Amino acid sequence: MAAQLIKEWTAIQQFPAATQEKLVNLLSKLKTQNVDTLTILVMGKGGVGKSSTVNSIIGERVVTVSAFQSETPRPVMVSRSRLGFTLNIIDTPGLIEGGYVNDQVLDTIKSFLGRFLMTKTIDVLLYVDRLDAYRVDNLDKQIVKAVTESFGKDIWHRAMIVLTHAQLSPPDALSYEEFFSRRSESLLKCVRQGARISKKEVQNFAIPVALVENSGRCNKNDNDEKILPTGTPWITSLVHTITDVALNGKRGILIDQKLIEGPNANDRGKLFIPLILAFQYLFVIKPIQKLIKNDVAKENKSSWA
Ligand SMILES: Nc1nc2c(ncn2[C@@H]2O[C@H](COP(=O)(O)OP(=O)(O)OP(=O)(O)O)[C@@H](O)[C@H]2O)c(=O)[nH]1
Repeated sequence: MAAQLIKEWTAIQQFPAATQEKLVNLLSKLKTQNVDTLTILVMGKGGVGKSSTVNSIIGERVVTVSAFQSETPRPVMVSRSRLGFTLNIIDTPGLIEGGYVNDQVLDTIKSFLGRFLMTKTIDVLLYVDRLDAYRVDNLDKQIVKAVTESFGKDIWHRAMIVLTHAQLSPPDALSYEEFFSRRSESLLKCVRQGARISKKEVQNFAIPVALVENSGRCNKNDNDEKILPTGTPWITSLVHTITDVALNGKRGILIDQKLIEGPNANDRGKLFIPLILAFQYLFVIKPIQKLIKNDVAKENKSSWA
């Protein structure tokens, strides 16, 4: 494979000085911990703001965003380097199609990752959804389940939830903090259920939640930094949380043959097919054959005796 061209992260200079300074500090912090490359995988449903978030982190429009159609037909990796540090972000297509988890997308993501066999780890998973949604349903659980089946439960050791559309006014006289806490708690519960993280394991899988507002109309503070309704500058806060996850002491997910060729969510049941067939033969077909034989034997006697 040809050596990959990694561009200098010049767009960092587009950020306000205060943001730039904090970002450079975070990169230095990673470097002091001997982390000089970070590979971030971005996944979630379609249209939740994955690509917009990638653009916001890099500081330029590196991936296409559309309000009307699914715009990420296949995974794309954007790489930037700064001060000897390399940031790779992999944007992926939405995981839902026609109301179901699209297993083909998961397979496409895996075969894309196959290009980096034994050369990269998934250091952080950004699981993206919207803050301004009010329900978590079974489909959300199915997505988490499918991601877990495809990438292994350990992926959640290096995961964080990112909630976009963070500039909202909560309904029903709820405070912003309360709304955020309810939404994140219901999503975290869904992740725990979908990934089968038991109560005992919860401490071991501390999954942080970060807020993002990609809109150009996002409020700013006096330093010109984009802020959340709470006043927190969210880009540096997001990168701070990403750094925390990268340094949380858990192992990154090595992109190896096992990960690439590992089971797809829908392949799981295939293991049981021979067992089901054997069960059917022994406990359904065989007894029926026996009953028919007995019946025929009895019938012969009574009719022709
Ligand atoms: N107001 C607001 N709009 C956003 C935000 N993030 C994304 N959008 C809008 O939501 C729409 C979808 O955003 P994308 O970034 O393309 O979403 P995606 O998850 O990458 O979508 P797919 O490529 O279909 O998977 C676009 O119109 C964005 O401008 C946000 O934080 N706030």
